[in-house]
Amino acid sequence: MRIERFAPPQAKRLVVKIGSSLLVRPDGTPRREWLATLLDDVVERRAAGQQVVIVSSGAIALGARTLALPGGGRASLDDAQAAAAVGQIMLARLYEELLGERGMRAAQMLLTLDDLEDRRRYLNASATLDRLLALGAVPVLNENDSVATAEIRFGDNDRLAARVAQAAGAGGVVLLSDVDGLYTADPTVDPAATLVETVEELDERIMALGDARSGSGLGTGGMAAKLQAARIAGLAGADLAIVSGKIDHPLRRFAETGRGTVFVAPSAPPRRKAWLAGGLAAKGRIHVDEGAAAALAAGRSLLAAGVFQVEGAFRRGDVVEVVAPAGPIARGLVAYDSGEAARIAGVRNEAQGELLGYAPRSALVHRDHLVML
Ligand SMILES: Nc1ncnc2c1ncn2[C@@H]1O[C@H](COP(=O)(O)OP(=O)(O)O)[C@@H](O)[C@H]1O
Ligand SMILES: N[C@@H](CCC(=O)OP(=O)(O)O)C(=O)O
Repeated sequence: MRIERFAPPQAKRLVVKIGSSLLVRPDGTPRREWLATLLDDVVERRAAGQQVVIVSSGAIALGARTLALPGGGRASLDDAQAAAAVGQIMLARLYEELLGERGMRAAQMLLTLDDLEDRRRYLNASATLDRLLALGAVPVLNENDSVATAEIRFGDNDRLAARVAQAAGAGGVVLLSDVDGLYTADPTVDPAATLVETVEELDERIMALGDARSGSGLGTGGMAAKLQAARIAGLAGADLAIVSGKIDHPLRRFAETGRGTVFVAPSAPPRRKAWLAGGLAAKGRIHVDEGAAAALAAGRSLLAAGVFQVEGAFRRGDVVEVVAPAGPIARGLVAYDSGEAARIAGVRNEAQGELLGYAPRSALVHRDHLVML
C-alpha cells in the first residue's frame, strides 16, 4: 500500500517539509494554529514509534515583515539574508513553544549546501541527527540562509529535505505544500489538470511537469524543486509524497485519505553511494574516453590511463564528476589532488610512480567510491 510506505516499520524515520506559504500568511504573520495541528500529528507519530525530522521554511517571509522589506524579503540576496536572520529566531521560538507545550524538545539545525556536500561535515550532521532523535528531540532544520552565498545554496527547502532524508537514513519524505500533489499541468493555470497519484518511474515526461511555473510567491521552489527532491530521495531509497498542507492535521489526513502524489523509491543503495549520487556540486570534472566509460559501466574502477582532461581544483577525497564524450556518467571520491591527477592523466599505472615520486594508488577513483548516474 502506498500510504504504509510512510509509516513504521517501512519508514521508522520521516522527514516532513513545511513550505513558506503554509507557515506564513501573505501579510507575513505566522499560521500558529495550523502549525499546532501539524505538531499534534507529530506527537501521534512519535507515540506510534516513528521519529520525525522537520524541515521548515518561513524564515525569510517572517523576517521580511518585521523588517518591512519589500517583495517578501526576496528583492535582493542581502535582503533575504537579513530577513532570514530575523525570521529564523522567530521560527525557532515558535517551534520551541509549540513543541514544548506538547512535551517535546525542539532542536534547531541550520545547514548550508556545503555542510551536506562535504563528506566529513555530512557525516557530522548525520551523527547529530541520530543523537538528537535517540534523545527524543524533534530536529527542526532550515537552510542557513544568512550565510549561504548565491552559488552554493539550496534556495529551496524541498531538495534540502531530500538531502536530509539521506543524512538521517529516513524511509520517507512528506512535502507539505500549497498544492495537494503533482498534476498533469499547473492546476492554477489549467483547470482540466488531474492529480498524478503514484509515480513509479521519474522519467523525462514526469520531470517536464515541473517546468510550468515557479511557485507560490512566498516560497522559491515550485514543482520543479519538488520533482528534483523526489529524485534525490529516491536515490537514497526514500519514498516521497507531495501532500496538501492547506488543511489542519495534514499528516493525519494523509494517513487517512492517501490524497497526494507518492513517488516510489527504487530499492535502497548503500548510504554512502546514495550520498554521492544525490550530491549537487562536484569540486571537479574528469573527462574520460569511451574505453574508460565502458569499464566504469562494467563496474570497474577509474584508472588514470583513460583520462584525457582534468578540470577544477580539488583535494584527495573530494567529489568529482566523471564525464564521458557524451556527457556526465558517474560521481566519485577522487584519490588524488587535482595537480597530481592532471600529472598522471593518460598514464598507465606502471609509469605513474616516476611522475608522482611515490607508489601510485590502485585507481584515480576506486569503484567502492564511485556511483554511476
Ligand atoms: N504540474 C504541476 N502540478 C502541481 N503544481 C504545479 C505544477 N506545475 C507548477 N505547479 C505550481 O507549483 C506550486 C507549488 O510550489 P510552491 O508554491 O513552491 O510550494 P510550497 O508550498 O512548497 O512553497 C503550486 O501551487 C502550482 O502553482
Ligand atoms: N530557507 C528559506 C526557505 C526557502 C523556501 O522558500 O523554500 P520553499 O518554501 O520550499 O519554497 C526560509 O526559511 O525562508
